[in-house]
Amino acid sequence: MSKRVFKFGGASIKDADSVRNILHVLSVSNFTDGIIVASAMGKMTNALEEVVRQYFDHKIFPEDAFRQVKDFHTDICTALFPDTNHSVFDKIETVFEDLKNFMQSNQSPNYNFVYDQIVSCGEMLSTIILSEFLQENGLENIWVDAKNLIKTDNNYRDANVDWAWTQKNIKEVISEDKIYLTQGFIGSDPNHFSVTLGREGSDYSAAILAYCLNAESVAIWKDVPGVLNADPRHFEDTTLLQQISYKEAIEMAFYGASVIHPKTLQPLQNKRIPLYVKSFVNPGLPGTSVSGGADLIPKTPIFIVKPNQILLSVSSRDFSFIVEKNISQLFELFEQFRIKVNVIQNSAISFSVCIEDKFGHFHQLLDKLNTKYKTTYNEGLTLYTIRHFNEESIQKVLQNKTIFLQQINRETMQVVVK
Ligand SMILES: Nc1ncnc2c1ncn2[C@@H]1O[C@H](COP(=O)(O)OP(=O)(O)O)[C@@H](O)[C@H]1O
Ligand SMILES: N[C@@H](CC(=O)OP(=O)(O)O)C(=O)O
Repeated sequence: MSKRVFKFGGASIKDADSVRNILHVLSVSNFTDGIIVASAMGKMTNALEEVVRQYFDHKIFPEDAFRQVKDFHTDICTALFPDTNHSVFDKIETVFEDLKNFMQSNQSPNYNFVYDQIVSCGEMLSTIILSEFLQENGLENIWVDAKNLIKTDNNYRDANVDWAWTQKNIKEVISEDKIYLTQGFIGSDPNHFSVTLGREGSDYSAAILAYCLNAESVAIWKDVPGVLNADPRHFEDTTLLQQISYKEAIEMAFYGASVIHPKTLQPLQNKRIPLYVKSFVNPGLPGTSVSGGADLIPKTPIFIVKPNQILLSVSSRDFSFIVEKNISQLFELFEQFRIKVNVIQNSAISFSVCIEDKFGHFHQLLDKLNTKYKTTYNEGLTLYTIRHFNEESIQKVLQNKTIFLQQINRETMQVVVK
């Protein structure tokens, strides 16, 4: 049994028309069996994050933020299902009731745990709606709760997959030549509480399913024609990359090309499963093919932009050198405070890192560092990475910018700027 995995992100199901368009994508692709993985609709993960924030800030049920999420989904259902007695309405109501009950009875002060219980509802709602809509339009499918497939530890908001357990579940549940539809981004811990795999982690879910099923291919459907040589939100005149290697895609995703979630590629590379990045607007076009050993076609500089960076420099208070022992202590602290390190540069007396503070722990880290070291830092910086750089591409990026740190190796140039 060789299956295809299709992943639809938030932009592809942001309103009733885009949900209707999924039928078109599936039909153009002759999708009659395989696995569909879907993210929350539109910006609903952000809206649910707001529910969590208000719930924690005010310690009461956040009526307005909750209503916004509820109205958004109800409006889409009303547009998609003219019959107001359709079972989809009861199904989504149950999710909202459970969510409300959870917030009213929850005693846990663990922000990350509570976040996962609330934010995971976005994917539950989107998949219920999509599954019912496809069913209603003649595309029979089996809705599967990803909590029964993807098992993880309890590192909430960035859970680590238990591959053996997950593989066993997936093989048991997805066993026939049918269409299965499940949630991206979510799974469950050993006690069956919801977990999330990190923001934008639905691509990764698709890769996990593909890996466990030895799938034929994965297609992730985007609002762009495929992987471009730069994010069109930041650059004009982008070029479609028709073909790239897993290695190139891993480097791009790691440096911050948000079109593919960084964890997606290694499971696929491991089993040589091709990844297609395609446009849900023009599903008949080939998009980008990511596979083993493939050359970069066309060969062109690739630009990657990562905003919200902090450049932190650490030096000793007693003029001693920053040596291996200090560096290892520093990395232990980065790990402890869940700080992501993107670029490293050291000199005899100072050690600089370009970091990202996704979980808001930077100032706690700083307090700890200041007990032993001298620190300086700049916030609000941007990290530009150019793969396969040339003089022209460097000039393009550096124009009118102040450079804080720069690093060049054979294939990649990185520069931290303001
Ligand atoms: N190199 C790139 N090529 C194409 N798109 C990119 C690239 N880098 C960043 N992006 C951005 O990724 C977006 C698509 O990814 P994303 O919004 O995460 O999709 P989804 O939420 O549907 O999974 C595009 O709209 C584009 O702005
Ligand atoms: N809904 C989650 C997971 C995800 O992957 O979404 P998207 O596919 O829309 O990036 C998020 O927004 O983080």
